[in-house]
Amino acid sequence: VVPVMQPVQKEQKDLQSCKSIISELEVHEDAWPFLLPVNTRQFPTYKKIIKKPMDLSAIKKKLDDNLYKTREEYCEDLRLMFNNCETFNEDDSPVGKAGHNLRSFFETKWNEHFPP
Ligand SMILES: Cc1ncccc1N[C@@H](C)c1ccc2c(c1)OCCCO2
Repeated sequence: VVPVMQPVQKEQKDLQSCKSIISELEVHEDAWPFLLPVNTRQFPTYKKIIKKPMDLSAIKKKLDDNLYKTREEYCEDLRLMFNNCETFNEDDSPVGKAGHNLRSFFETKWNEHFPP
């Protein structure tokens, strides 16, 4: 009989996986554009174009502050970050390419931890 995990253990496992994944993203060579919030003095149009800014430090803090109710909410914030990148940056720009590479790395890790 396949043991059914209690909801508490399932959430703990999910939290461990989400922490593990973001730790791997943070040290990825293509993470550099995403480590901190985009500096809106450096990019004055950013706040107007991107309605919901998101970056790895913000996601890590939400994770540590237990602000994600589900792994899906966490995944949504990562996809928001990558979509913001595609909105603001050309695909063939250094930041655009880093975004595509890091997104691909994330989605692979996501499927490893949570097979569809
Ligand atoms: C993810 C993202 N999207 C849109 C704009 C910026 C960013 N990331 C920031 C951290 C960044 C990326 C490239 C940069 C940069 C800063 O410093 C100014 C010099 C050029 O290089």
